[in-house]
Amino acid sequence: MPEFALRLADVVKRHGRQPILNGISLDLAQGECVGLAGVNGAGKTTLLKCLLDLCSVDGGRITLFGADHRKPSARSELAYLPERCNPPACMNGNEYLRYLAALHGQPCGAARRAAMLAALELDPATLDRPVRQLSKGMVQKLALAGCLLLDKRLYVLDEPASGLDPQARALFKRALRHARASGAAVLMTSHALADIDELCDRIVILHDGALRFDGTADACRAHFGAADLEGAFLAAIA
Ligand SMILES: Nc1ncnc2c1ncn2[C@@H]1O[C@H](COP(=O)(O)OP(=O)(O)OP(=O)(O)O)[C@@H](O)[C@H]1O
Repeated sequence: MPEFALRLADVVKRHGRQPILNGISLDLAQGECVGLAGVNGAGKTTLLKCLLDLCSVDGGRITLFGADHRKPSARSELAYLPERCNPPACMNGNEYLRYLAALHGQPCGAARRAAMLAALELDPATLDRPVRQLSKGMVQKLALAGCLLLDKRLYVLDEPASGLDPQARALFKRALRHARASGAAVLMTSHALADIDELCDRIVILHDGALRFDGTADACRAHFGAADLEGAFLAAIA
């Protein structure tokens, strides 16, 4: 069993002539939770798209559980929540959850689904409504439930708490802790540094195409001589 769920070695990505990632190296051990932070446009989503092979890389190597990320089988242990998840508008919530499970060849067990819906306080009646009738936050909860219900060893979450109300954020954190308790690794992007501080083993700060910091939140505060993570983040990108 490979030690790392994910390894990026010297990854380079350009959009046209614009350099986005200039030789990024990053490891995610099995069972570890890493929070990726950076200003708007820093390249967080691009990094996730690279490892998902949704866009090509211009240099370096990415492995998932020891296998080249371009092999579809390498991604079979991975669940991805995109930044803007748009379930097909023609489906209702139940159909979407069943569809996702079927795509991944997994059972959509009623008991597990009921537990996840309860964990996110998603009213089962909501799932009978067409997705197009749901609010932004309800769609985000549905997308999160669909992603976390998949039984995977690696969850890649792009701003998972975006659009959630304070109660739903708390519930999301509980659901994520539950997924982690099963031994899964998590790579998540977030602009909420407090969430990274609370949920993640490490914070990784991406800026100007480079990693400005990779370590625990405590180490980040100490390294930049800051009282809080916000101060440390601002120092890291200065
Ligand atoms: N398909 C594309 N073609 C050209 N440039 C792109 C493309 N996708 C992203 N970019 C550029 O790459 C840079 C990084 O974008 P990316 O979406 O990865 O940033 P981000 O860190 O996720 O930002 P945010 O926090 O706003 O979501 C930006 O300058 C963006 O304009």
